Amino acid sequence: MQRFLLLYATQKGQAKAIAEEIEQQAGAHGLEADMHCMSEMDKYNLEAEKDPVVIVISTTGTGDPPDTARKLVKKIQDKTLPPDHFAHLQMLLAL
Ligand SMILES: Cc1cc2nc3c(=O)[nH]c(=O)nc-3n(C[C@H](O)[C@H](O)[C@H](O)COP(=O)(O)O)c2cc1C
Repeated sequence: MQRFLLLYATQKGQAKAIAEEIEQQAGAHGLEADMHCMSEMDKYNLEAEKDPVVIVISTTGTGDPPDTARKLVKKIQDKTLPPDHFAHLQMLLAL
């Protein structure tokens, strides 16, 4: 079964509901969604990820990421990382 990593970050639940719908639909199409809240950073490893990554994230506050996304957003925005640090990832971002 083709696996993909499905990450979501939500403030009020909508992004999680959408991720759960994607998980269900994927299962019905023979795909396995490995779904995690973005804050569960011990459960996934983007540096080592080989399968496609789907991210469902909502905008909150004044264009801010949800609280559960802050750690990963900070990590991605780390200017000390080489520009190609995440270049291996096949990503789809859903807002
Ligand atoms: C382009 C765009 C920008 C948005 N910006 C904000 C924002 O700055 N603050 C906010 O509270 N909601 C904003 N929203 C609305 C939330 O993203 C929307 O209510 C979303 O369903 C909340 O998701 P959640 O339940 O996963 O937190 C925006 C929506 C869109 C489409």
